Amino acid sequence: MDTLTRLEQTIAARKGTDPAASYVAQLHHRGVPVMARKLGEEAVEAAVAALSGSREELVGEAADVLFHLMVLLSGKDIGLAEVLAELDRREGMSGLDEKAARGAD
Ligand SMILES: N=c1c2ncn([C@@H]3O[C@H](COP(=O)(O)OP(=O)(O)OP(=O)(O)O)[C@@H](O)[C@H]3O)c2ncn1[C@@H]1O[C@H](COP(=O)(O)O)[C@@H](O)[C@H]1O
Repeated sequence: MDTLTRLEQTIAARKGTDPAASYVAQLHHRGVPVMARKLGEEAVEAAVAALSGSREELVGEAADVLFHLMVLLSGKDIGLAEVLAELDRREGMSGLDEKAARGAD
């Protein structure tokens, strides 16, 4: 089993468990708004690390982003498989075509 799938299972198993005993349980308890804020904060920290931090700092921040994204997906009852299926759907598509299909700038 790969790392993200194991993490997904751990995060799901923390739902409804004691927030005093687990950081993930705390996040489930605090809810989606806190999960979303944490992901936003970690994304900004990763961007700052990319611009002015060390390689090691960026690796750490990138791990935080993936962790908090996985928590938020769990909070919204979206499985990793659904996100991977979306990436699979885009495979072989030009990034520019995908952008045009979304009507993005
Ligand atoms: N990968 C992680 C992971 N990455 C980061 N973090 C925690 O995320 C927090 C982020 O740090 P911050 O300074 O932003 O958070 P904070 O300011 O302390 O807290 P808040 O802002 O959320 O109040 C830290 O407490 C880190 O320990 C993680 N906590 C848990 N995991 C995984 O989740 C599993 C379950 O963890 P528990 O639920 O704690 O057992 C662990 O075994 C790991 O595999």
